[in-house]
Formats: sequence, structure tokens, C-alpha cells
Amino acid sequence: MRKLAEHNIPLREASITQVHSVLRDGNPLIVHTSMFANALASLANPKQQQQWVPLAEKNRIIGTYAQTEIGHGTFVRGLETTAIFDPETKEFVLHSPTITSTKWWPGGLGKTANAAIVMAQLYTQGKCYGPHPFFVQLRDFDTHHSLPGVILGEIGPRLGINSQDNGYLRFDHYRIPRTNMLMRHSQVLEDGSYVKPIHNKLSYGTMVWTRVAIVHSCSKKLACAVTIATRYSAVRHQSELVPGKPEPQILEYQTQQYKLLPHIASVFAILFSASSVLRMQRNVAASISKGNVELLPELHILSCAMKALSSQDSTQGIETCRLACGGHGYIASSGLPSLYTSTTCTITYEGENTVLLLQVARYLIKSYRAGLEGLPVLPSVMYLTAPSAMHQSPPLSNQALIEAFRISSANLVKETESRLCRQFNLEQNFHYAWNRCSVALVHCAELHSRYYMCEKFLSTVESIRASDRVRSVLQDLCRLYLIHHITLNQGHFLRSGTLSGVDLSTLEEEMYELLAKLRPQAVPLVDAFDFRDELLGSTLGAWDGRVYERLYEEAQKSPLNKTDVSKAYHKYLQPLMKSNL
Ligand SMILES: CCCCCCCC/C=C\CCCCCCC/C=C/C(=O)SCCNC(=O)CCNC(=O)[C@H](O)C(C)(C)COP(=O)(O)OP(=O)(O)OC[C@H]1O[C@@H](n2cnc3c(N)ncnc32)[C@H](O)[C@@H]1OP(=O)(O)O
Ligand SMILES: Cc1cc2nc3c(=O)[nH]c(=O)nc-3n(C[C@H](O)[C@H](O)[C@H](O)COP(=O)(O)OP(=O)(O)OC[C@H]3O[C@@H](n4cnc5c(N)ncnc54)[C@H](O)[C@@H]3O)c2cc1C
Repeated sequence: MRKLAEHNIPLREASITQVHSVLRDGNPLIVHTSMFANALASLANPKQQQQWVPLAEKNRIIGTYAQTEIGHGTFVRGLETTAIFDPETKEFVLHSPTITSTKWWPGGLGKTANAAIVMAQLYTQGKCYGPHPFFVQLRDFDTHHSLPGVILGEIGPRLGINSQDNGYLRFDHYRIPRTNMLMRHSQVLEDGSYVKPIHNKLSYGTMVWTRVAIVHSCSKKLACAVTIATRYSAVRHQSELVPGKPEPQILEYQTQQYKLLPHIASVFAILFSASSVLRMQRNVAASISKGNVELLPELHILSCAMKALSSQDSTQGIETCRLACGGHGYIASSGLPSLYTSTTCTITYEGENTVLLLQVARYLIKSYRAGLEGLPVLPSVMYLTAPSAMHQSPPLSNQALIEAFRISSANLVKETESRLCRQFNLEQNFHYAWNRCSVALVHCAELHSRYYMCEKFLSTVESIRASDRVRSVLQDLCRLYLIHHITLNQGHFLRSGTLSGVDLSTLEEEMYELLAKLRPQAVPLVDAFDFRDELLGSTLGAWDGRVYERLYEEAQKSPLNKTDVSKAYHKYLQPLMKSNL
């Protein structure tokens, strides 16, 4: 925090620099510097910002974002915490009526935060207006004791991020001033009348912002993992490639190249997509401040799509990197286990991936139907009903592969929509029919999202300012990425008729050649991510390649090595050995 102040970095950008750089196993301030800061910036009105932002900047207020309850995470409309306006006192009364209404999970809530943005069902003049955000003080700003009417604590150890305190929170008729409702988009006036926002999902804005931030952080996490595994694969020698010859670097094995190079490519694909969504988010934020919400649905869908894909890709990629390091990938000092545990949670938080992909699918089906009816649809989904341009590009060129993605995605949406119609005719109920088609719908969303990511990778590489040699490496990497994902999804391409079995064999051959061609670039590529050793925190991935020395040195730090004979020997082992059991 001192460094942030020294470098004049505003609070809401702090999480960018903090990710993984301070505490590897989670950071109790991350929700304060990310979601809490963003909620104040985007959901509070100017007067409220003047009141709270300076205090948050100085860390007098340390906040969290308390939305999820034990009973409901995904279904935000189902939250049970109530905020009932009392016109007599001009206060909201916050209450947790049931066990299932207990807030559960918020980062930093257990012990660190003294305030929270709480999402609660807003009631005024006897009517419920759905979940709204409120600024709520939870602890005394001097003593840090929880305030009367606030019951909170920590939820216990998790798979990872245990340096963070995730918390629970209940309210017992806890009163806050009316002016603590975040009132930038909707308001409750003194007489209790409700003023609607210009779009009823604006209060979900902090989730959208965080999903975009997660895409960025996933590319960084995956970049750390591929750096560790690639450097290690250049140091590690094992087995014989040719009988009787010296043991090669494991990076010489094609299977090892196949494990690592597509994930190095994936770092770029995720990063370029993140930049594109970030640009869109900035545009949408600027439009919203002028009262225009036209592009909000597009941003919501794109952020859902990219958050889902990047969290899934980076988690799988990190696990593959860990496995690619053999036994040493399992040791904590490799840095890979904590990278995995602090990344796999991105699949769940900020919208569980399946649920987000179903949001994307809903948008695809609606846009497809609108397109068929000649109604206007937004740019990213116009292709669903636009005519094919397949014949215009040379066969199997990058452009042709992108077109194959586009047509296969459009084809899958078309097929799934027909299935949905058939199912609807059987069920006579849209929601049941939707559920019976939801596996196919998730596949639609995944293919559409992959198409977007491939397209962003290619268009960025084509327009990037770089030397010819650097560009050529990036082009190879991009080509590898496209082919890799086509081979993983080959069924869709065969079904749409965009690629034949022969095309797929040709592409597969090319992929193997690309692995060999890119092998000498693997270490320079990860070195170019430019992570300091302190940040990687890995015995396997340090710049100098002293893997074995570092493993040995790290082992010396094990508390069990402080004495030759451990206490447990005297207490348990020796009695056992003497007991003749
Ligand atoms: C150099 C770079 C360095 C990189 C560093 C990067 C820095 C990264 C830093 C930090 C990373 C951040 C770490 C922070 C830690 C995070 C900790 C975790 C926090 C949390 O998890 S908070 C809780 C999050 N909870 C959720 O996400 C809940 C998920 N559920 C929902 O969002 C929704 O309820 C829903 C999407 C499931 C929708 O539910 P439902 O179908 O019931 O729909 P309705 O709510 O009725 O909506 C109908 C209608 O509205 C549209 N809709 C929904 N949401 C939105 C939205 N947000 N915006 C716009 N529109 C929305 C929906 O699509 C429907 O539209 P249509 O009717 O179809 O038109
Ligand atoms: C490490 C971590 C940190 C977190 N930090 C915070 C925080 O700071 N603040 C906060 O408010 N929350 C936080 N959360 C909570 C998080 O946002 C929720 O866990 C997440 O949104 C998923 O909701 P859920 O747990 O209710 O899962 P559920 O929705 O119960 O999901 C369980 C299963 O049901 C499926 N499912 C649910 N609904 C549907 C549907 N409509 N269609 C198909 N399948 C469905 C899901 O796909 C999943 O397979 C955190 C969670 C974790 C793990």
C-alpha cells in the first residue's frame, strides 16, 4: 500500500499491481482494492464519493463486496437480506431473516474489512424493488470491534487463497442512514419514493467490471505458470530420445512441446481479448455517464464469455504446466500449486462459468431469432444470420480458419435453436425446453466465445507494431492457437462442413511442424513476460535455472529439518516402535 501511494496509483487500479505479487495464497485487501473501490466509483453518486473515497484511499475504510449468501450466489434476484426503508427515521433497516440469508464468502469480510457494499432487497412504501447496493459500516473505525446488530466471522479454510479471510455476515435490524444507499443510478427519496435507474442492471456493474479484471488476471496467472514450466523443461534432462545418446532436455519431447506451447499462445489470446473487452468497457462507461445504455447488454455478454473462457483455459493450462513438471510440480515451492488454487476459484466466483455461458447462449439465441426476423442485432452477433464468406479466403489460411469458426458457431446456434423449438413443441414450456437443451446451449456459447478469442488474437497480431522477427513468432503462435482449438473442436467443423477430414489431417500435420518450429522460441517467449524471480516465487522457474540447488535450499527451510530427530519421534514413533503392535 505504501508503494501504491509512492507511485500515485489510485485505489481502484491497485489490484492490477497487487495480483500475485505480494501474497501468493490470496490477499485480504484484494476485494477492497478491486470490487469495493469500483463499487464506490461506479455506483455511488458524487456526494457519496466525496464522503467515502478519500477514506478508502487512506485505508481508514477497508471494504468488501457482500452479495453472496449461503443460500444464493448465482441467483442474485433470490437474495434474502432485506433493506426496508423507515420513513420515520429516514433510515434503512438491514436484516437477515433466515439462515440462508447469511452473507457468505466475501473476501476480507471475516477479519480485515470494517465496511462493505451490501447487496440487499430494497423495500420502500411496501414494495420490493430487488437487489440494491448499500454502504454499510461493520466495525468501529478505531477499535475494529464489530458494531451492535452486525454479526460476522470467518468461514474457515478453503482449497486455496487462505491468506485471505473470507467471511460471513448477518444483520439484526441494523439501521443505516437513507443516504447510505448507493444512489448514482437509482434513489430512494426522503418520502420513501423510488427513482428508477435508466437500466435495471446498472447496479450489477461492479460484477461486470470485475469479470473484465479477471480476464486480465487469468492471462497473468497462466503466464507465470508457463514461465515456470517452460524454464524447467529447458533445465530438466530425462530419459533417452535416441537410445544411447545423452538425456535430452524434456522440452525436446514433442509431447512436452504440445503441453506447453499452446498455453503460451493462450496467454496472448487471453491478454488480447482482455484488452479488447477493457476498451469496450471504457466506452460503455463513458456512454452510461451520458445516459446511453444501448451497449450494456453487449458488454455484459462479452464479459461473461471472456471471463468463462479465460478462467477455464488458465486453470486447465496451469494444471497442465504442473503435470508437465513431473513430481517437482507437486511441491509447493514450485509455485504451481498456489497458482492453481488461486486460479481455479475464478471459474466459480464472479458468476459460475456454466451460468455465465448460459447467459451468452441466451443472447445468441435471441440475436439469431432477431436476425432472422430482420430486426437489428449488435455487431458481435451479426454473423449468426449473415451470409458466409468462406470462398473468399485461400483454403486453410488464417482468415479461412476464422471463417470456419464463424460458420461453425453460426451453424451450432442454428441447430440448437431448432432443437429448442422441437423441445418447446414437446414441453409447451420455454423454460423446461431451455433446460433440456442447456448442454448444447453451453457448447454454443463456448464455440462463439472461442471464435471471438481467436479473432482477437489474429487481428491483434496482424496490427501489432513489432519487428518482422517478433511478428513472425507471434504469427506462428497465433496459427498454433487456431489449429489447436480447431483440432480440439473438430466435431463442430466436420458437422458444419467447413473443414473436411483431409483438412483436419493437414492442419494436424502443420500443428506438429509448428511445435518443432516454435520450440527454440519457447524460453525467449516466456522470458519476454519479464517476471521477476520474487514474483514467480518458484524453485523451478527462476531466471538462472538453478533448479536443483533451489529445491535443495528450500527443503532446508522446512520446519521439520530444524532438528535431526523430531518431537514426534519421542512422543509417538518411539512408543509405537517399542509397543510390539
Ligand atoms: C497489466 C494487467 C495486469 C492484470 C491484472 C488484472 C487485475 C485483476 C484484479 C483483480 C481481479 C479481481 C479479483 C477480485 C476478487 C473477486 C472475488 C469474488 C467476488 C464475487 O464473486 S462477488 C459475487 C458475484 N456474483 C455473481 O457474479 C452472481 C452471478 N449471477 C448474475 O450475475 C446474475 O444474476 C445472472 C447473470 C445469473 C442473471 O440472472 P437472471 O437470468 O436471473 O437474470 P436477471 O437477473 O433477471 O436478468 C435478466 C436480463 O438482464 C440481463 N443481465 C443480467 N446481468 C446483467 C448485467 N450485469 N448487465 C447487463 N445486463 C444483465 C440478462 O442478460 C437478461 O437480459 P435479457 O432479458 O435476456 O435481455
Ligand atoms: C474464493 C471465492 C471468493 C468469493 N468472493 C466473494 C466475494 O467477495 N463477494 C461475494 O459476494 N461473493 C463471493 N464469492 C461467491 C461467489 O460469487 C459464488 O460462489 C458464485 O457466484 C457461485 O454461486 P454459488 O456458490 O451459489 O453456486 P451455485 O449457483 O449454487 O452453483 C452450483 C452449481 O449449480 C449450477 N447452477 C446454478 N444455477 C444454474 C442455472 N441457472 N442453470 C444451470 N446451472 C446452474 C452451477 O453451474 C453449479 O454447477 C466467492 C466465492 C469463492 C469461491
